[in-house]
Amino acid sequence: MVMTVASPKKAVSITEKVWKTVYGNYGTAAGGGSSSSNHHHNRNSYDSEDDFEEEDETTMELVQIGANRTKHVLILMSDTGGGHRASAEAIHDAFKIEFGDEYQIFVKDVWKEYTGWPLNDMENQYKFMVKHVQLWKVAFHSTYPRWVHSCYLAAIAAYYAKEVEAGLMEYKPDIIISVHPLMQHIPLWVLKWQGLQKKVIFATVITDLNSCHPTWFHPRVNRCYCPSSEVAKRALLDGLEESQVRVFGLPIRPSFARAVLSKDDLRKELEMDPDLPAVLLMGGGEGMGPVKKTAIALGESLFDKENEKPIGQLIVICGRNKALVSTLESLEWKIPVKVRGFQTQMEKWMGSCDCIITKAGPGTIAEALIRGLPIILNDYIPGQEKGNVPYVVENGAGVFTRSPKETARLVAEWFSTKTDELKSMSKNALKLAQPEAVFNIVKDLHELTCQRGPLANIPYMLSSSFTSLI
Ligand SMILES: CCCCC/C=C\C/C=C\CCCCCCCC(=O)OC[C@H](CO[C@@H]1O[C@H](CO)[C@H](O)[C@H](O)[C@H]1O)OC(=O)CCCCCCC/C=C\C/C=C\CCCCC
Ligand SMILES: O=c1ccn([C@@H]2O[C@H](COP(=O)(O)OP(=O)(O)O)[C@@H](O)[C@H]2O)c(=O)[nH]1
Repeated sequence: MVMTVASPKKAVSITEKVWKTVYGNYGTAAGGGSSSSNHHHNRNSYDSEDDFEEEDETTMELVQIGANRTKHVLILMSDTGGGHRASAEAIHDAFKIEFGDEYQIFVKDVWKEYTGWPLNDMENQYKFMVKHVQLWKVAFHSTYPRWVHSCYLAAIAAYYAKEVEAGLMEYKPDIIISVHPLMQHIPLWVLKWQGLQKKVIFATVITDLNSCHPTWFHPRVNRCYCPSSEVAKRALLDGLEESQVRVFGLPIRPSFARAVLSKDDLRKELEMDPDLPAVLLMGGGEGMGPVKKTAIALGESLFDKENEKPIGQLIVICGRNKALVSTLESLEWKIPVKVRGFQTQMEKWMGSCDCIITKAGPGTIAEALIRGLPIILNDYIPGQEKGNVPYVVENGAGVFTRSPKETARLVAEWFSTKTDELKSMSKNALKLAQPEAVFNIVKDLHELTCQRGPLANIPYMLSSSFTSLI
């Protein structure tokens, strides 16, 4: 069906009337809440955002209802750790690969861009809390009961509702995807206030493999994508229906899943030793955990004192931890060592190594499994990362030890006397890998979009008003 919407003047005045019934007198769709306009200049600050084309509300446009117009996908994330952004980028890339220009995708930290303190500084507060690990433990566990976290989030909503509303509405999303535990409640309230629940698909993509916080589970989502059956069980226990839950795996950037990488070529490209086995040492996006002590211990254990030659090489990726980069660069090494800050092509570093040492970050674990890397977990953040340890260890894909010396001893054995153990762990890792997860997620969302009734194709400004009147 193709429908033409009225002449400009008439359309604007009708829209304004309907608009007032939704917003009262405080603003328009594009302008949003009173303070939103202050934030508009920020909206291009994210690298992964597509070009945003402002719609000119005053020019007459032919709106084709039911025709294949570009759909907008808004992905909500926050840089608390590196995993949420990595998953958001994975979904972005998979949409592009599968559906090209059918979808326009925006990756946004709505808190940072549209709210004020303390929400716009979550990254630093989170960093502070996980450094003082007891503080994080208390915050994580004390906010477990639904009434506790709902009260906190309702308080935030009362304070910043209009700003968040403006932030969400600016992108006129057809689909909202949250990849963060604190981005269900408020966006869903906003959709409810706007009467947009029937038009906009809301999906949660959980990025924790096991012991996740209950803020991930919201009964009003259209889909809740769980990375493992353990998480799906928790979702069902927490009140979600089976029809809402799908288990595809944790979304990993397609460059991991689709690229065909030869280890020899990668080593050449990365200027690594072509023959020595390599261990990759990292600590998530922030370079957390006992990275320095472990690097020093490996420097010793991977050096054969009798023959005075190295038995392995070490790659240390420090993420955003610049202090760690300079400390490690200032040390002298007896084995080949490469120290790097934040890397954008992790698939290459993982593809060139033979095993990995990391804290129990779900993103790094899922990526390492795809590359078939045996994993030594040397730390975990209490709460959400605790359950990742048994996930890896009980499936035979790695081991857990907090001791840097023990870690270094294990790697030296894997590279000398216990190469079979390394091989069998690598096989187990590959069995757990789910490289297709991100594609299954976007395909399922696409199907869901296609199943939506005609309401989904009504122009955004009108449909929010119509549905709120239904
Ligand atoms: C009686 C004592 C009360 C103590 C609590 C006091 C105040 C609340 C303060 C903080 C709330 C803590 C939130 C707890 C829920 C967190 C849910 C969760 O799983 O969060 C994890 C994410 C980080 O993502 C994870 O990163 C990992 C790696 O680093 C890994 O990748 C994993 O996969 C990821 O899931 O944590 C956050 O994003 C939390 C940020 C918290 C920042 C504090 C901001 C303080 C601002 C406002 C405080 C008010 C309310 C907060 C909302 C609380 C609702 C539960
Ligand atoms: O230099 C780096 C360091 C890390 N990462 C990515 O950051 C994510 C880290 O997520 P994880 O869940 O492991 O831990 P977090 O950083 O959230 O604590 C993974 O996708 C890593 O590949 C990256 O792209 N470049």
